[in-house]
Amino acid sequence: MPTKTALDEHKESNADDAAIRELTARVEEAGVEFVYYQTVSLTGRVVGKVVPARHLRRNLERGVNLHRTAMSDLQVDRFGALLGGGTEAAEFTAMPDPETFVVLPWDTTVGRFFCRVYEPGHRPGVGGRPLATDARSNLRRVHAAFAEATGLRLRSGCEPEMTWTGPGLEVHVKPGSSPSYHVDSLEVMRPVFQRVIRYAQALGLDMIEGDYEDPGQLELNWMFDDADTTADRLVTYRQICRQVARELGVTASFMPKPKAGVMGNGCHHNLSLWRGRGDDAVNVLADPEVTEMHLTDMGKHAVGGILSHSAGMMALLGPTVNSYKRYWDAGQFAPSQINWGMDNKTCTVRLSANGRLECKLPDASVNPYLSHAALISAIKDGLDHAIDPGPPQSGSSYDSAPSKFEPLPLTLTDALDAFEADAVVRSTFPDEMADLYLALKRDEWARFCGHITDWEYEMYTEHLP
Ligand SMILES: NC(=O)CC[C@H](N)C(=O)O
Repeated sequence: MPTKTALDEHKESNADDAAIRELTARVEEAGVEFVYYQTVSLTGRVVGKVVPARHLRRNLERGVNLHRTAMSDLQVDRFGALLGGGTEAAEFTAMPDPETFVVLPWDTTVGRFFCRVYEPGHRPGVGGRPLATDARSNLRRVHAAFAEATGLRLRSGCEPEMTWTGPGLEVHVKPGSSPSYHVDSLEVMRPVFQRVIRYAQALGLDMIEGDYEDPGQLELNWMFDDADTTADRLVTYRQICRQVARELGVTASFMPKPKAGVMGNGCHHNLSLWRGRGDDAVNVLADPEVTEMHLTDMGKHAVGGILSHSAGMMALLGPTVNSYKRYWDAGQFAPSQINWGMDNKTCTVRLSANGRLECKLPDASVNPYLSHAALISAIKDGLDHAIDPGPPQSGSSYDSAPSKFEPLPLTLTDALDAFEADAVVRSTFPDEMADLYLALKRDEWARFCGHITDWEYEMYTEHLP
């Protein structure tokens, strides 16, 4: 896991001359005139700048200045105090990752890079200080340290669900019935999925399948990959959906639980651990000789790690006040207990295929750089200490006895307390990042608590309950 020293000594060169020449040629060939330099703030906002493409060489070598407020999720809390710092003038440096360059399929005059963010005046190289609150760079460091310690890399496939609303997207649901998996429901969504899949493919996501779940709810999946890459792709996917929504004049929502009584928008992470690279890599969670559902001992320890730290990770996997509503509405296939099971959709970890752990806690509002970093630290703890996950849950978790693990935190504030108390999960992040995250999220909780909801008004305006 990264230490202060690892941060100080972070050494990485940016684009070399060959990469610059190759990118310049691509930009010219595609007719790109403008380039977005983007990254993701701690709360998951995509932030960045646009620069005319003729400055590409300078931007690749020297980066782009990014105002402090962009990265610090600057907000004023309910007492008027500034959260997230950021009043000083000096700007951060956003260094583009050359391999992340793409041309936007909806307007090929625009290209895009993901960036790593550095402290003002710093750049990759000896002594170049990465910004401590840059979650994207942190995941890369955490993953690299894990790979160095174990010889393994985490691969992940994210399954974001989302709710589309707007003119033309209504489906007629008979009372007591469900529109799930109906091809008629998919037909209503055709203008949406056609554009999303086409754009996603053009942006390098290998789209594999999709379905219609609850009213307005669509899930479109793409092929799993190295966790760093999958995290970038989830961010890209959400950008694509927002673009499609703008084009069609509808709303694309990744809100975890837009409505009670229907399923929430989960973003299950399907995890596997690989030794080696490329086609020769082997998933150490699966035994190639066994065909029925099983897990290797390493796999069981990885599950043990995830379950022992589920409560501590929860504030990162379910990052909003609304995230927890997914868990209160039992029976909607969101887990209700910290347990695991063979192909059991009611568990926190479902063995979804041999050697593939589906962590069902994350929802569609997740910051994937935080969730994957936390999961790596939990898995490492499980492997280091051979944590036993106990027997798999058989049958529904909704009506069974509590599991041996801590209960799931059921509100954001409980989850923040559990995160603060979990030294393993917390130490995955530089202190500055963990502290800022806690401050931002505690303030989000306080603002929610100060708000009078419709439910309260209906309950208490005339009568007592
Ligand atoms: N297909 C499913 O497993 C549904 C998952 C559910 N929508 C969730 O909130 O996690």
